[in-house]
Amino acid sequence: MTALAHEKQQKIDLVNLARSLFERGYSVGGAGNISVRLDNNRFLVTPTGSSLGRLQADDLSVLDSDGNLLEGKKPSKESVFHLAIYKRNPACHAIVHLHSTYLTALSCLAGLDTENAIKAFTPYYVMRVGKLPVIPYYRPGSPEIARELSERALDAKAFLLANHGVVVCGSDLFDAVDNTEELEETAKLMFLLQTQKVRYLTDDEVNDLKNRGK
Ligand SMILES: O=C(CO)COP(=O)(O)O
Repeated sequence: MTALAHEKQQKIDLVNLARSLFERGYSVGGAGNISVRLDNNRFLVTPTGSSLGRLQADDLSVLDSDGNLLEGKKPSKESVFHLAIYKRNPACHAIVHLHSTYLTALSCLAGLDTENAIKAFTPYYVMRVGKLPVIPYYRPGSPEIARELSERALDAKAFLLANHGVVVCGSDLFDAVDNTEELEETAKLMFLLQTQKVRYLTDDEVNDLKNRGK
């Protein structure tokens, strides 16, 4: 595949994956952004203010590694942290940032273990993500998020941004999206497991139902 054809395919994949995330409720409104590393030190990033459900391939921003806009619309305000991670971690080829429900709820809890907000309890979480360090709260788009993520970019594949959302890396777009879905599902399970003590039906109550039939 030529570099141009490859780039076109990356744009199509990004638009399709973003729409799929949106349609399944992983993002709402204009929240979230996605990027992928292209050839020649260039990066594809979603435009600022755009819904992940309604991206157009031609609108996607193409940036150089210094953040200069080469093509497309004005990039995500979080492109600074996307580029900072790519610079620090050559194994990262795609990044998904979401304000997905369960991970964002988790990010708002006080007293999280900042080294790892989700302790392993399922094998796929371990295999896909492993751990989830927490980055302190900074205003969305602020350079401090980029600085913190750059410092920690080699420590983990995914990071929880306190009171904000999640940042997940992958070896390509599909891997980044799969990692994100696994992580969101793990956070959902975590909340379900934390459900207050269940009051089970007593044997008498169950038998009463059985004896009555339907
Ligand atoms: O998720 C977001 C901020 O964290 C959305 O910002 P952008 O619209 O600039 O990508």
